[in-house]
Amino acid sequence: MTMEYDNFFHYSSRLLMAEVLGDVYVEMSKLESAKSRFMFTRDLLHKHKMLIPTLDIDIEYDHPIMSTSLRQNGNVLFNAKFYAEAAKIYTKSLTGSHPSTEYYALALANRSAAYFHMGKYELCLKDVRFAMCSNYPSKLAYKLYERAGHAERKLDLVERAKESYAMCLTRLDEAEMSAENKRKFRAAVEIAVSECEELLTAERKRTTKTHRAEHLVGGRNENIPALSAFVELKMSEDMGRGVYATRDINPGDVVAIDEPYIGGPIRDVCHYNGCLKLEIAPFCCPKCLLVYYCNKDCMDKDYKDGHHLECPIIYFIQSTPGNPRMNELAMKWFLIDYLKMGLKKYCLIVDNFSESKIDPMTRGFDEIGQYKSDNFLTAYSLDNSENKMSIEVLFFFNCIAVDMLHYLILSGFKIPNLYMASVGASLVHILTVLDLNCRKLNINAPSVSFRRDHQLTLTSALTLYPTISLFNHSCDPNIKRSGEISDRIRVMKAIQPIPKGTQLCCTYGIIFTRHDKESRQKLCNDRFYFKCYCQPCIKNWPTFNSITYHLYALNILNPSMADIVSSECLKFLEFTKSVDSKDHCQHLIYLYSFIKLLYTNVKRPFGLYEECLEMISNAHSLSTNAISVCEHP
Ligand SMILES: C[S@@+](CC[C@H](N)C(=O)[O-])C[C@H]1O[C@@H](n2cnc3c(N)ncnc32)[C@H](O)[C@@H]1O
Repeated sequence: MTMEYDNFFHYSSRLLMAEVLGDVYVEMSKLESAKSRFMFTRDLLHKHKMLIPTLDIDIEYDHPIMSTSLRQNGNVLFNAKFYAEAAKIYTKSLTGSHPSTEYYALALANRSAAYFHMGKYELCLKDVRFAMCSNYPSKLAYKLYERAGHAERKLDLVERAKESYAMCLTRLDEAEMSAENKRKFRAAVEIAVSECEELLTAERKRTTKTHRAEHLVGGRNENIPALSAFVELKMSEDMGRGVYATRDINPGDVVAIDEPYIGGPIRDVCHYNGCLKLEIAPFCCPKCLLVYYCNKDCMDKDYKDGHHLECPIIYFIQSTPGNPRMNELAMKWFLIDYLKMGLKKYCLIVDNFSESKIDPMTRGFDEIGQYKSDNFLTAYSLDNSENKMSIEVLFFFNCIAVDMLHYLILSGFKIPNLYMASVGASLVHILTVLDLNCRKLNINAPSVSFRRDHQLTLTSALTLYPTISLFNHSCDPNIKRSGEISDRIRVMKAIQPIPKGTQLCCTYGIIFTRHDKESRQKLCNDRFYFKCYCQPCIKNWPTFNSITYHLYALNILNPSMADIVSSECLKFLEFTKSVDSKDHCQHLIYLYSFIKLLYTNVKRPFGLYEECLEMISNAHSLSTNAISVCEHP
């Protein structure tokens, strides 16, 4: 299974206790259609009273006085610099107060300060954001923005820090403090703003050469507009469909520019599918208090796009077992398309899809032969995990879909019996498409290094890119995410030379230099249900630590080039010693030429080739600014 599933035994343990689980699996495996499996699961959960009777949630909150006194105890610990202990007490205070109250917002704000002092800047920012969306006193808002700015600076999110400081200065007018203190405070924040500006100017100077408009190499592909004109879709026995070069492609060439069909925030991303802007989204849905937007317009648009149906049940969807965020995304996907098409048309389309036998090469193409990422059937017909998963996992997915539909019905969503099976089966299908294809959108924090240093990334959203999902995996990828157009548009660039006829592959998060063949095969099988047929796996390439670095052991393919290759390798060694880890974007041209030289003359794997590749990959990550995508879901 590709996602980590929480609470996998949520449904089966009850049936195990009733001693019927074995029979359930036997019965289920006899059912051939997705609709009959869904209805079988639904009847079963009804029969064993496993569906909740109402959507009422009865959370008992303690008295606010208790919450306040806990917060005050926390403050004592905070003032004594026992930050971790203080954070614990603030958490207790939080559980005792209702989320819409001032006590709650104050406890969050205090905890954010404790997290800041503990160096837990991401947690600090999360609390700041929630406090801003709760009932935090206006007169203190400047403090939160100042803290957000400091935390963002620590995380190298300088642009955002500057915005937070600017907000801090705006909100300072509401602060209750003496004019003298206000003047001093303003001066200190203004210094922070100008420091941010200096950093941003320096960063811009460093990256001007690489920050240019991104264009697909050779222009748009005629049939798959999100891909370059220099590629085509072809079938292979080992990997199914895949994308192949029809001309030589060079490192740095843009091969795909794709938009997500659907995206769901995890943190700091606007919830509206048409936006997904990465920032502290300060507008909170006033009803569910669970989703955030960057502005009121996005909130209104999202409400129309389906949030009005999702709002009463989102709390329950976020509590489903498995991967609640993926389940939430599946519900969002269904609601958007249900509202676009209406139930009848939606069911007709999904039924036709499941009954028809489509040629794998034309899957996802519309009636005029176009493969477009904003088309429902393109996304719906992506490779999915449904036929690959065990009966236990398939049953689990069906149970989740039953629960999701049940919540909708309890909230008043009308669904005639006639359409029940189609909608349920489509939800299972959507879940399995997401399971195999959706990717984590990550924020890099702190700054990316071009060395193999630890890179801390925070997952900000789950996204489904239909065209990028056509790329197969290789443990030695020749393309990678790079560059930026906006927070939701994703650019893929070549990182190695890709001669005509070669397949373009990204990595699903598994790289030969870091994992040996056995663990790579296991990861591919456990997470994605396939046996990996990439070159490093077929040829059993060693991991980074066992790769040769010695020039005398170099396996030169073209002996007449031996001297040139050796001297260029020595130059590269000098380069790696001298280059500033922040400046490597400027050196990409050199890295591209070195990798091209090695590609044509040296048999891999070879240490300097892999090092150069790593530097290119990391430079490409860096040019995506604060965002990077972890290829594996
Ligand atoms: C995201 S899809 C890629 C496109 C897919 N090949 C298609 O036909 O639509 C992932 C699926 O492609 C296949 N695949 C991708 N990389 C592979 C590899 N290295 N070896 C074998 N199969 C692979 C597996 O079936 C996997 O589940």
